[in-house]
Amino acid sequence: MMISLDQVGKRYNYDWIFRRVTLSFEQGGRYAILGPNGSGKSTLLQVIAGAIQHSEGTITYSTPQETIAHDEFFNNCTFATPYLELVEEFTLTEAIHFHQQFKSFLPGIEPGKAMELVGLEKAAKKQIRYFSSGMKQRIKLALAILSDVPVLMLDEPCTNLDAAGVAVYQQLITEYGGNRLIIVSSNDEQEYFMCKDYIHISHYK
Ligand SMILES: Nc1ncnc2c1ncn2[C@@H]1O[C@H](COP(=O)(O)OP(=O)(O)OP(=O)(O)O)[C@@H](O)[C@H]1O
Repeated sequence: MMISLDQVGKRYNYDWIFRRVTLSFEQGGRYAILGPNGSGKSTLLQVIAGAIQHSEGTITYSTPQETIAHDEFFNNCTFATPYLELVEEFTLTEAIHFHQQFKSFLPGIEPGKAMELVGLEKAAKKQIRYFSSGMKQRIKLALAILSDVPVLMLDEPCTNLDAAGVAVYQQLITEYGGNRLIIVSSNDEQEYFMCKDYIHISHYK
């Protein structure tokens, strides 16, 4: 999967959040979107994912064989963000089964294994509403990183994680990142430890 942005901009009312973003994201690449609070990192990540509409410019999704339609791209991508909520009424087991109706896990990953990888195997039957914020973040990371899709979008992936949680995140990326395209929006080096390409949002003001 390759994602190309050509002169892309986003504005809210009269405020341009960023303009003239021309970038290519390639299969297997690791990209970090960097900048201070409120600079537009999350907005750019959501624009790249097609989750919010850009105001100008063109975004193209493609594989070596074909161009992917915008309304098909979400099938190729998972998103982990602090602002997307889990369904609180589900148990962890139900949350995983629900997710798998839309995105299956990587080969060899069963629900039990996914829980174990993020240290939540003892919480399989607990309702999400009783999970701590760090436990919820571990679930979001497992659902995103272990899904069998070519593109991972991670917005502040270590939000609410303790040191052990950060180690779990880094282990998941290292072990299961594979040849996928990963884009991280972050202020924290621990979150973008694997990235070689840095996009400074301040360059696009
Ligand atoms: N729906 C919206 N309507 C109006 N302004 C918005 C909207 N969403 C975001 N903004 C504004 O866009 C700017 C960029 O926000 P964004 O959340 O992308 O920043 P960020 O760099 O991810 O910040 P942080 O590091 O704090 O998460 C902010 O000024 C924010 O107030």
